[in-house]
Amino acid sequence: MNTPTILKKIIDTKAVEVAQRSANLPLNELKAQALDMDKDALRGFYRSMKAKVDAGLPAVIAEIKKASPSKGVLRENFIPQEIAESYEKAGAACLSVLTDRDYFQGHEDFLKAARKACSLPVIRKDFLVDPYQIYEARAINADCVLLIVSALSKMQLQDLEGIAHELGMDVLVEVHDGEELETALTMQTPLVGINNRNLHTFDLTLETTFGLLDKVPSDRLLVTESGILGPEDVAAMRERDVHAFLVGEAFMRADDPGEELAKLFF
Ligand SMILES: O=C(O)c1ccccc1NCC(=O)[C@H](O)[C@H](O)COP(=O)(O)O
Repeated sequence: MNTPTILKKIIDTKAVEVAQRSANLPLNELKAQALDMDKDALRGFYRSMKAKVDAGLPAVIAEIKKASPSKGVLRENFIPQEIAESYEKAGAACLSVLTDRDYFQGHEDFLKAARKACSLPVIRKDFLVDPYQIYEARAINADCVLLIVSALSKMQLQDLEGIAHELGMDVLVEVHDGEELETALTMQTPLVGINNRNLHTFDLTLETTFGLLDKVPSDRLLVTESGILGPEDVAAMRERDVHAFLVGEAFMRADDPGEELAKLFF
């Protein structure tokens, strides 16, 4: 029997998590909470990214993650509010906050606290496989959700994207190869992330973005995700006309995450 990959393990955990959470708070009650959120207060995740790119600036989604399955604990001094403030001051376009508890030591409260501490739009970074989690994302005030093509069927992608859009949230769809990209391009969202990390093996190479970027149509905003560690990585992307980035580890390991963002990008 094949050993389950980390992505498979995470997805299996999510099914259990959703069952437990919906036993505590039934879907219809959570849905009412999500629908009750003020749509006018949404911050426009895609809009913020696009504005930076249109202004000729790098559009940085700055991540708040305490730990990861591939690297363990990244940051001991972990105060989401302070990190959010420092990212905003440094010129980030958006925030990404890990809410997964079991593998990333994240929490929904981190998203709420980070969003409250700044004016940036925030993506709920988690492994979303069920409508319950999309309603939950809106109920905790997320402006955007991540949908990972390798974790979902085409039907699920369309269903979850439809719910997110109905609630007013944006969607970042994530791919790792050409076939997944083709699937992503059947969706409505203009925000397409290419993850340089293989979520089954943890292999990481920026060649993943370089190999796929020509297949991304000009009406989509390509975000390169993972493994951006130094100014040479940023320069290599910008030379190839990739101007949107999702960065976690490089910032989380720095004493001052915002200062590191400014150093890397501005
Ligand atoms: O980061 C991991 O180890 C990981 C493992 C399994 C699934 C997802 C994982 N990371 C999620 C991400 O995509 C990254 O947090 C994000 O792209 C930022 O990457 P980095 O700048 O390399 O921290």
